[in-house]
Amino acid sequence: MTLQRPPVNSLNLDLLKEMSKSLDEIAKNKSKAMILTSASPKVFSAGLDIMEMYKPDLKRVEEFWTTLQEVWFKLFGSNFITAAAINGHAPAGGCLLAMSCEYRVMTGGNFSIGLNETALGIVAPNWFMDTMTNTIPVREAEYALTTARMFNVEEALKVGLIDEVATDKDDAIAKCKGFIGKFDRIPALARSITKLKMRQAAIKRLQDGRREDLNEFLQFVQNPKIQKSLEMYIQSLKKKA
Ligand SMILES: CCCCC/C=C\C/C=C\C=C\CC(=O)SCCNC(=O)CCNC(=O)[C@H](O)C(C)(C)COP(=O)(O)OP(=O)(O)OC[C@H]1O[C@@H](n2cnc3c(N)ncnc32)[C@H](O)[C@@H]1OP(=O)(O)O
Repeated sequence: MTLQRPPVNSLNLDLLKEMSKSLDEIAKNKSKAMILTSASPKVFSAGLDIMEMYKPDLKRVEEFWTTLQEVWFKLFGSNFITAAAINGHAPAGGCLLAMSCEYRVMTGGNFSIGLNETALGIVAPNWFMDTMTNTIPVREAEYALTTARMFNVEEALKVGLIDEVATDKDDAIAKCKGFIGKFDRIPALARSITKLKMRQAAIKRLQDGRREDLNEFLQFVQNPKIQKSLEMYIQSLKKKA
């Protein structure tokens, strides 16, 4: 699955809906595995589209968050094997997508990956945190989340946020295929049940608290102080360009 929403693959409602549909198709056509990557030469995904949260239409922003939850359920909780070929920056929601896969290969270069929410004055939702603690040790996750740490490629490898470094996108995809090939001699049902048991606690936490999570998000986007911060953040991103 190749993310292709220039310039930075920010996750807006339309892209999330497309992803959700594609994940359904992959599950339905009984694919063995999926590799998630990006068509951009330098950004895997810039995370959530800030414009979806800025001065939002309430109905749309509710659908936006619900669709994000759905994409996470379908990706994190998939039966099929998932790997991410991270060929560029992966901040926040971009990191969430990569961590929701089972294996991550990142191309070397001046790219960064991490959950930077606290730097934006945002508390990452529990399921973002659960996805991180499913990937790297709890102590490292707490440190990274509280300090909004963006890891460079070497740091990400050292902490286990990524599994391998690749020279370029083709190499990243080849290495993801290498990971997928490891399952050729492992019974598929045993593999998928084991994966889902490992992920069950995080999945159940969001299933049980899904409405509450949505309400927290809706309160968050309707808070005038948050709106002001988003406005300043958007300006800072635009000034940079
Ligand atoms: C107690 C309960 C609390 C409950 C809380 C509930 C919920 C939490 C809520 C939200 C969770 C959010 C998670 C997120 O994912 S927020 C998004 C965070 N993402 C970022 O901060 C990344 C920002 N972008 C960048 O750092 C760079 O763009 C990047 C490194 C990805 C690429 O750099 P590059 O130099 O190539 O490109 P730019 O020139 O910076 O950008 C080009 C263009 O794109 C616009 N843009 C960038 N990122 C975003 C984005 N995330 N959304 C929308 N638009 C984006 C940028 O403004 C430029 O636009 P323009 O100038 O060309 O118009």
